[in-house]
Amino acid sequence: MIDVHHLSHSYFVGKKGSQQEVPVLKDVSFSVEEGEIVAIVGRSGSGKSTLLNLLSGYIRPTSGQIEFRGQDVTNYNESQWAALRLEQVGFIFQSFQLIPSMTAYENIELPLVMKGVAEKERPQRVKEMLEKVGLSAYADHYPSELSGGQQQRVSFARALILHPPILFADEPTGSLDQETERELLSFIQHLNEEGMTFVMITHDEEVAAIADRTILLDGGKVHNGEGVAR
Ligand SMILES: Nc1ncnc2c1ncn2[C@@H]1O[C@H](COP(=O)(O)OP(=O)(O)OP(=O)(O)O)[C@@H](O)[C@H]1O
Repeated sequence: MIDVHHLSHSYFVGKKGSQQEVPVLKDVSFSVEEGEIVAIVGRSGSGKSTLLNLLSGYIRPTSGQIEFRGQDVTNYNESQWAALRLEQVGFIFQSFQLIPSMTAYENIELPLVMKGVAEKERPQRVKEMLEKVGLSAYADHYPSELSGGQQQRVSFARALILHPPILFADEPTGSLDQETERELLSFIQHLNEEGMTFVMITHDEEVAAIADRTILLDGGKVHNGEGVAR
């Protein structure tokens, strides 16, 4: 589903004229197969978020190639990446990225609006999603009126409402208590059984435990080539 070939990325830091190159990823190659749960692990600063940002088109690699379902997307422009993300990818960010002026309901509805889904179709789909993540009673709450775990679940619902074939998540269970985390993980497994592919950055052993494969980033490289089998 995703093939990464010889991907490298450097940031350039410091003042113009005296900028320094900071290489973060060095010649990274791996694949994610359809229907897999892949965990990206590695120490703080090892380049996990950078890798996910590259796979999402938010930043461009210094060199190398990214293929999405056999299509070379490396040189896609902004609007091609935006279309690809809307069609194919759901996101869960570490910091939720919910819109503070919108209720839980409105946040979850947003991708439907962006995709142009008919207004009469939307309430049913949003309500179903609210129910799935156990937040039916909180539809009219603003993000500031929700706990961290509830906000996390809203961001999950928003990421899933368009039924994307693949979900990218940065620490998806970061602010959940153990019980809510387990519920969310079994929800992920259920979606995975229905065919959804997951690529998740995690420090959490319980998340890594449901992964089919772990990709370990260390020193800018993918450790053990194709990742470590569970
Ligand atoms: N926009 C940026 N400009 C310059 N350097 C950056 C930028 N973003 C990240 N870095 C650097 O790149 C390296 C990798 O950062 P990244 O956020 O990808 O790591 P990470 O593995 O996700 O870390 P964490 O687990 O702490 O979230 C770090 O050394 C960081 O300082």
